[in-house]
Amino acid sequence: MNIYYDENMPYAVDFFKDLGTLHPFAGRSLTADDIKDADVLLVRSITQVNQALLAKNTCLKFVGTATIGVDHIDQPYLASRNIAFTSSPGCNAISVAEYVISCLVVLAERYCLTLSNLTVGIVGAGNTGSRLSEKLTALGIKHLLCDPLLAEQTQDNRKFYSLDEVLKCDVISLHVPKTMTGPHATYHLLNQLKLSQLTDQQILINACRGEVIDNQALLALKQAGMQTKLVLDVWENEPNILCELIPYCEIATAHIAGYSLEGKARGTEMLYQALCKQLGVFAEKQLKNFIEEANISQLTINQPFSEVLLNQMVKLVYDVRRDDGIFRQQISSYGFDHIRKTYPARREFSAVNINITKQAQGDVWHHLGFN
Ligand SMILES: NC(=O)c1ccc[n+]([C@@H]2O[C@H](COP(=O)([O-])OP(=O)(O)OC[C@H]3O[C@@H](n4cnc5c(N)ncnc54)[C@H](O)[C@@H]3O)[C@@H](O)[C@H]2O)c1
Ligand SMILES: O=C(O)[C@H](O)[C@H](O)COP(=O)(O)O
Repeated sequence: MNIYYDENMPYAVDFFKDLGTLHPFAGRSLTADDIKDADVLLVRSITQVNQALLAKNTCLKFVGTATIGVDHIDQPYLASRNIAFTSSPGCNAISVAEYVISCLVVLAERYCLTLSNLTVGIVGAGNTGSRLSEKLTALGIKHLLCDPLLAEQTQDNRKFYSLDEVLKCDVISLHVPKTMTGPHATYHLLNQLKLSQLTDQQILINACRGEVIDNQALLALKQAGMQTKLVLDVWENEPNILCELIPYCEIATAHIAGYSLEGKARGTEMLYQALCKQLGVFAEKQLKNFIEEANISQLTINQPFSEVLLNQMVKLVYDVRRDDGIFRQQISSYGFDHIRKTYPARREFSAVNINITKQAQGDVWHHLGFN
């Protein structure tokens, strides 16, 4: 069995080597000729899986993406050819939530803001929005959820707000899929009209898909003096992004919010489990047996919770300014994809085991995700 997999998929060899012959590929440049004899195709978000890519293959049985987003997959086409498909829901949701927390900590420090005074609007309350909501709850930060699709479901008894209500929050964090059609399509959800309602004091974070914000409209508003603080991890038309937007961002990164080692590796593990199920074999391998210990794996907390301590703890594990710095330094000479491919190690809060002394008390750290 020929298993083709994206070279940017950690632990792929460990997981899949016993299931077939492995063929790594560069996700952006994969062609129909390259995968003529693939039985299994394992991609990440930069590979468009559609009729054109599969035109020369007649043996493909399984496609998997080690990502949450599925907007790069033509699912109706796969179904029409009876090719099984699986994605990796929630695999890097914690990573994105921790990216947002790191951004909040950095911006609070930069602008002397008290985090507990802010209200955060979460647009999209699925896996990622929910992980963020849990962390904000742990920190006592008020937040409002907007998710018209979940609001319609009676089994979800959380309180939901309209987009217009959520767009009035001090911080707006976007966590919706890219959808082009339907009553709740997210393409340019934040268009010129919505963007122009934002005030100079607000913070707008996009770590879902670039196309959810009209980037040209955003640039025009910024050039006209808009002071809303911007955090952009995702951009329209990646990898050929609108670089003129970068200087207007407080934090700018190369679509790496979900790039913790755990987040990426969980995607690989989820594909392994799905492929084993498809093949009818027992999934005996587990990520916890491969993943290495973090550089900082033990910490003692010996003072009560404070926002100063939070700032130190979060930055110790993941300081988003590192990724912002790399992005600004490298984007013009190396390009977007290179920054993503050479992403330096990053771990989730859960990779750190904390020992909380008597004076420190409280389990906010565990609720925040530390082990
Ligand atoms: N930057 C990154 O590295 C990164 C990492 C992971 C995911 N993502 C992106 O983030 C998206 C969300 O991730 P997730 O794990 O929460 O997905 P999810 O499918 O679990 O949740 C998405 C939620 O958005 C809601 N939604 C859809 N349309 C909406 C609208 N118009 N308004 C408000 N809510 C709407 C859905 O009902 C759903 O609950 C993914 O589809 C992916 O594109 C980006
Ligand atoms: O949808 C996702 O899971 C994320 O956007 C993911 O982090 C994208 O990473 P890529 O597949 O482009 O490496």
